[in-house]
Amino acid sequence: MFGALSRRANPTPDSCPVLEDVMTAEGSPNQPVLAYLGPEGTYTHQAANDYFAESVSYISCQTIASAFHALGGSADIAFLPIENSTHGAVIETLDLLRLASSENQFIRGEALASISHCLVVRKGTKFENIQTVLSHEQVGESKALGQCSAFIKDRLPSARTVKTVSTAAAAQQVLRDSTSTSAAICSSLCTKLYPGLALLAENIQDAAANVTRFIVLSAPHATLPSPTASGLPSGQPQWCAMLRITPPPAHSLNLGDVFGTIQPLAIARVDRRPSLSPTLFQDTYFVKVRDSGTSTDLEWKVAVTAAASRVLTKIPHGETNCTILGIWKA
Ligand SMILES: O=C(O)C(=O)C[C@]1(C(=O)O)C=C[C@@H](O)C=C1
Repeated sequence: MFGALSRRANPTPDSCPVLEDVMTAEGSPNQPVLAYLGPEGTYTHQAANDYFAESVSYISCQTIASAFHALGGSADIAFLPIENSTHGAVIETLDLLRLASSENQFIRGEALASISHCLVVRKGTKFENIQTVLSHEQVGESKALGQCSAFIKDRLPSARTVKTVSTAAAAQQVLRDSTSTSAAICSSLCTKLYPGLALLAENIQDAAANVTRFIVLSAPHATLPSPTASGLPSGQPQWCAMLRITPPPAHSLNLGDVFGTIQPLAIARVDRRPSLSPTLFQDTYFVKVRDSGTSTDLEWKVAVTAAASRVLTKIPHGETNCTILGIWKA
């Protein structure tokens, strides 16, 4: 993994719609191009590398949104974090999924990766010098229940916390801090990728078991390389699907009726975000369903399509929207 992660090859593709956001590209020509939240050394980068290894080329994007929007332009695949076992949903990804067109941005797979956070400083910086802690908001934002909030509270109670777009972006910022008073919360890999950084503490996350789930998006019929390692529990893979449902506002219907129409498909998870409609308090639900039996590929597609059309026919018309946002095996 480290070999692939530290290598840089082909340049940024000219066709990239978010050219200014794309920082590096690595891999060989003619491979599918995968966009991820960069810079190099983010957990997303490592998880994507574990999943596809050297079978894709990698482009680093400055934000989760630019990785998502690269799909259908400079990238064939986007690899995005969607939920963390201690901090919950990755809101930015859910908000982008509200816009996903099932033509270009379809969920094709998922992966789990263990997250082990470290406190990283410029070489020579001591614990007592740290005045600012930088990281991704999932990790260290003191207002939110960040993944390391207990560590920050106990060990660096007077440090200011600053949100960065990613953990590796925090590492880069610390490297540039000539005052040597800042620290980043990121992976240990960043100290290998960015010489000049040193580890001050390891495994500083609140919960010993800290796992993030990632989704793999592409056009629905694009041929994707088989995953090398997904981090998912071994055993019989199950069919999954994601339905994006925007019913009328919850005060005018029983949500149980909406979810009831999906049965007999098993509901594995529901996330909710405000819909983008002008109707007040109309929400969009992301409903992950899974097969409780052993359907074939075709049987599962038929079952998911039937569930989506039941939502549309049984829930009051006009204001209801239901889209299949992905079908995959996990
Ligand atoms: O900042 C990174 O390193 C990321 O890959 C992003 C991200 C996230 O958005 O959840 C991914 C995994 C960890 O949970 C922390 C941060």
